[in-house]
Amino acid sequence: MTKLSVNINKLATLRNSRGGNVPNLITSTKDIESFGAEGITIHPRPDERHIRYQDARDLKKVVTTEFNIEGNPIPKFIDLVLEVKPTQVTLVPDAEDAITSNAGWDTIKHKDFLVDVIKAFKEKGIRTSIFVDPDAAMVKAAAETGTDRVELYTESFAHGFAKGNKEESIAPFVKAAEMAQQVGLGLNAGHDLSLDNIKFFKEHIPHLLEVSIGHALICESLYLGLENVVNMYLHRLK
Ligand SMILES: CC(=O)[C@@H](O)[C@H](O)COP(=O)(O)O
Ligand SMILES: NCC(=O)COP(=O)(O)O
Repeated sequence: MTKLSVNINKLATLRNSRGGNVPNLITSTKDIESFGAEGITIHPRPDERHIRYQDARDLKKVVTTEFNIEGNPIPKFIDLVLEVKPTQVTLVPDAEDAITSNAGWDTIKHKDFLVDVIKAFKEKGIRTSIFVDPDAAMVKAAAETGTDRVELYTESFAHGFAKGNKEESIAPFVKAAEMAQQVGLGLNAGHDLSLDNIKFFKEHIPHLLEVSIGHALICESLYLGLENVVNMYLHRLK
């Protein structure tokens, strides 16, 4: 069984664009959960361009499924996660000026740092996951940090899939997933997963515990909702 964790960063982007509180993240989160989602993911970035640190605190009070906070473990982020105590923290090595996450951890080079950070989170009962490229060596080394899970960075799969290179793009993920199984790590995945590619990914990656999906899911929701909403306006204008 693979859990769907909905990443609500894009709802916060929309909210922040007008300076008010629409869409309301609290109401949206409750609705998303009531529609069946099994988790809520947020990725507060240092510039708070979408999710604000205060959102993490406010959401913690209402999330009834699995709450996953992603981010680069800079001191400010570590403090926030230790305060909020989500179900899971996903460590992502993103640069401050990155448009979005664009690489996984080098778990060999940064092993000592990851060991320390993971220990601090696990002492507070927070499940840990490390964002990694689909590279069996990185998955293997992740196991030595004490982490519970890894999250496979699926951008290369999504792009290859869109170009029609399905088998070629899934192959490294199959190997990385096998390694995770071998070294006893739980397996998550995310980035650019969508209605188009999720079924193929799921069918080829056994033991997939969780996917976190944001950008495509919110774009698809807007697009698939357009006809309904346009007609609701037309009805009111009659
Ligand atoms: C780790 C990951 O792949 C996602 O969290 C992604 O980075 C979403 O972040 P943005 O919404 O800021 O692009
Ligand atoms: N961990 C990946 C995530 O939360 C969502 O990534 P995306 O679907 O916005 O690319």
